[in-house]
Amino acid sequence: MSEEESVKVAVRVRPFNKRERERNATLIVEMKGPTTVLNDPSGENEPKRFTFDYSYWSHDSFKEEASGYLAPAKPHYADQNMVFKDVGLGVLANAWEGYNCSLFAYGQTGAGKSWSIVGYGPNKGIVPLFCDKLFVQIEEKKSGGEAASFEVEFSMLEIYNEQVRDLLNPASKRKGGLKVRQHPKLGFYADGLKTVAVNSYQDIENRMEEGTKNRTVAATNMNATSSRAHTIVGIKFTQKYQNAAGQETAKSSVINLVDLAGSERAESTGATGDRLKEGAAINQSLSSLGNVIAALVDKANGKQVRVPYRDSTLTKLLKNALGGNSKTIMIAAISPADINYDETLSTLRYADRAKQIKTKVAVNEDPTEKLIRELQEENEKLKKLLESGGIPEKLDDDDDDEEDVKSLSKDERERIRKELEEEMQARILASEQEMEEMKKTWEEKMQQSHTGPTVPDAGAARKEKESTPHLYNLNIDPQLTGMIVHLLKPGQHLVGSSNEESGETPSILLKGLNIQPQHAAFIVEGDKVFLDRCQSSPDAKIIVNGQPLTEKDELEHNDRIMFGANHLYIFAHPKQAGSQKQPAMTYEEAQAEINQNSGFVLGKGSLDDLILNDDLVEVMPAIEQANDMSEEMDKKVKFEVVIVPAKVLGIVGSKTEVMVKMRNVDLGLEYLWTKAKFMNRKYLMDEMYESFSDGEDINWPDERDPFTEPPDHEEMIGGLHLYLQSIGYKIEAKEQLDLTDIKGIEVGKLNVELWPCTQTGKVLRDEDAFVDDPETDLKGQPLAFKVKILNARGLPDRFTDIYCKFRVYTMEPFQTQTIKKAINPDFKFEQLVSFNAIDSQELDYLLNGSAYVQLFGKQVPKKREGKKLTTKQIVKKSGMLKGKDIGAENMPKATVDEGKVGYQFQILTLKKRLERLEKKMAQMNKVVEVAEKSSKMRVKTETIKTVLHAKNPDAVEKAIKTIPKDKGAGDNEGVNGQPPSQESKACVLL
Ligand SMILES: Nc1ncnc2c1ncn2[C@@H]1O[C@H](COP(=O)(O)OP(=O)(O)OP(=O)(O)O)[C@@H](O)[C@H]1O
Repeated sequence: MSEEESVKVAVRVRPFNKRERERNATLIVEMKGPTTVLNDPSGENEPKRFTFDYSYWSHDSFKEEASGYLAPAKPHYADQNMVFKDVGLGVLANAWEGYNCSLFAYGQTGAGKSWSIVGYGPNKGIVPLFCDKLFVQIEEKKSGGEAASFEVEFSMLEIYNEQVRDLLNPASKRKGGLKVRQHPKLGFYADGLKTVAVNSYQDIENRMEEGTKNRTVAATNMNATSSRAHTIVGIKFTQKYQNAAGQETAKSSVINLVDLAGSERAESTGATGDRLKEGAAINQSLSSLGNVIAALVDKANGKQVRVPYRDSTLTKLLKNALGGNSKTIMIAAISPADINYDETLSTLRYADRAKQIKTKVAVNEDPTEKLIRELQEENEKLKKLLESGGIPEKLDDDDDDEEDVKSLSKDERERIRKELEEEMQARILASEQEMEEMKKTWEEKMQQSHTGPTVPDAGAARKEKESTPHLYNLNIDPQLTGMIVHLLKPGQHLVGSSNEESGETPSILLKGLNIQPQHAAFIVEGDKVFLDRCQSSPDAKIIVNGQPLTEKDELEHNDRIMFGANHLYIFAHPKQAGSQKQPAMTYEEAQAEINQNSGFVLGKGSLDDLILNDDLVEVMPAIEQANDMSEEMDKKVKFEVVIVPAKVLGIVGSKTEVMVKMRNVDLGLEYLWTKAKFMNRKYLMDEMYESFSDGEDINWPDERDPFTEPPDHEEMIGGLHLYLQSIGYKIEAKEQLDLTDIKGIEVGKLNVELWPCTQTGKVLRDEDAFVDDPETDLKGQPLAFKVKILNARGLPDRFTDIYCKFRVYTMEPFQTQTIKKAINPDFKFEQLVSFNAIDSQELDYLLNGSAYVQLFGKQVPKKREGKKLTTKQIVKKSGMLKGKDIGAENMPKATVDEGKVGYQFQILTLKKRLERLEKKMAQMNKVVEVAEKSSKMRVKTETIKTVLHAKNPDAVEKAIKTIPKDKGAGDNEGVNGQPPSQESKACVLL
């Protein structure tokens, strides 16, 4: 018997984080009862309203207790207990009834998913509280004399890069991770996933800690970005008892607690527009989840649609949770800040969609015998199919996943047949294992789970730390900080990757980029702890408090230590802790310290500086790692940071940006990547490096290789600002201007001209066009001018297919023709630009603004000469030093001298204006001269106007000639003291 049930959705808003506070973020979320309101900080859109099953206000109105627990100061604050009472207890009740349950947290990185699901320190999240309560209730049942037996099994896995990693059994790591298979009775499962029997909360806590530690080690060794991983904690709760008929019956519930990867949208991760389609690769699981939800919503609304569970690892494993037999709850974690408006809106929309999904829930309660019989029958069927060697018409029992086997080619059918054969063998094995498990007694299961290496007792380890000097790790994900601890007891502790040759295994075993077999050594003498280099690795990278370690150094409490490219630790000395007032640094602070010592010293005052600092903290270590990977895998690529002022990019409204220059050191090609594009590429580089470390072939085709850019990729050669002030006075301008690249280095010259003209494009020569006072003479008038881009001179010779692009005001960009390979391309380009009736904003733009002109081209690879060198050798030869070569020289000091170009134009315009005014003065002098000669005291204003605004010299002459004949000037009237006549009012006394 199954019943339909809607997915329940909760939304939770967290306090401002440090980053948001520093940026003076404003609160844009309101909660009123079940309604959540999101206000658009730009005011452009109406506030968005959403209604969910639960709304949790955890933004403010709390007080921190001595234990660190955040408790309500006002009743509307939702603390961890409140969330657990609503959500966790509901899941628990369902588990007792024998329903499968799923709880997943969705939201952008740092929105508070882990806070709700796992929790931090004393603020325990749903998973620990759930597990704790489960065992409390089991004990209560047992002591109440319940005849049933209770079994709890625990598993923990991570999906990273579509691969499944067993967090309880990292040693099982195989190529490509655990395989996800589908079983007709058991559904999708990760083949070989370790499931352990647990019989106390402490047991689960230890396992969770072990799993998180394994996750941290793997993430650090592989430079993995943990926010891109999905973690699934699985708990299987089984109650066994005898039913009325005396049969042994199992009532079971599978509970999935899912902490999803950060939900950043493709646009904001820079995944759009890159040929590598990182968006698809990186968040394949998350975007598939979106598609599955959309399809399930359609289905709930009566549409016939296929639900694409098979498109990703995550959706396969969550199939039951989403569309099958499971009571499902989603927690949407959101930031309260205006700066995250887009992401928050997207999260709330996602949640809004999810609440429409309906699952079919049923109690899992059957006699064990029946379950075993069904599995046996299934196996018989599978064995028969295997013997027949054919492919079934349907690949599995699920209508949603039906594939059209008939339409496949012979080869494809053969491939599928082989895969199916393997799949069926695995299914048979899974059924057999499941049957075995069912037959096992609980005692046997417990014994099995507790053989092998003992799981460290998290509590005992914490105690030992309190009295022993130790190192603990820093990670960009606060959840993973402090997970790795190395105790430093008296004696010597070698740090390094394992060294098979010498047979010496370092006691602090590190893996990954740039870690030497013997990297460093800690020497503990009494209360003193020293760090030293190893003689065998003089080049090993060791940084202490931001500075390279040069000699044996005595460490102090809270010192920061970096080994290789990504192992960052804090040294803690409990005996010194009391005398230290400063708290230990965070990951961000320790990384900023390293950046500063690499030459990146940014101010701390402005908002822009803060954003730049944050970006650098994210990018710099990644660049260092990317360069190390490039050297190790010999990818012939070198990366460096560039700080690019927005003006140089020609993007209106944007700020200074951290970008990354990718240089192919072999072919002499350079590409500029946005930070987001680099970070996405970095994720793929890590994937490649992992394959490389596993000894796999990394000869990937270019379209998959994150270290390449296709040869036809366009790059900006240089740019300049073309000031339009002269046009505001209708004066022409002809100039040769400096073209500069993003670092402000001159890369050539551009010859440009600006010509005032009529709306039809007729050029207006100086004399007849000049405008003295643009405010009065141009406003409301039509205005047109021509931009001529004649040619560029002295460009770098690696470019071909060169063209110029520019944008005037808000118009669509204009583009010249493309010139094939040339260092001096002639564009001979002319563009008429016109305004119908100039308004104040347009006039302001003309008088003070500029058109940004950019030159683009494609790069031609350099011909390789002589011996082939490795990346390392080329980098060394070209003098790019390690560590400090990631772009400190690219601080915005050498950027384009905006002022220079601007003044050049202003001076030019001023000169011309002066010329025109002098000309007018000369004409007026002539008027005076003629009037004097003809003894005229007064000249008609009309004549003067004609002279001042004459369109050509002929008109001036003509007007002057009228002066002597000027009959109505009334020369003497004013002199006689008589009131001037009507006509004489329009005269000027000379
Ligand atoms: N309700 C809350 N109260 C107080 N602090 C919170 C709350 N939610 C989150 N935080 C803090 O915000 C930070 C980010 O939270 P958390 O690690 O839970 O985010 P996340 O969404 O899981 O991020 P990621 O995707 O990186 O795993 C943490 O330092 C955490 O302590």
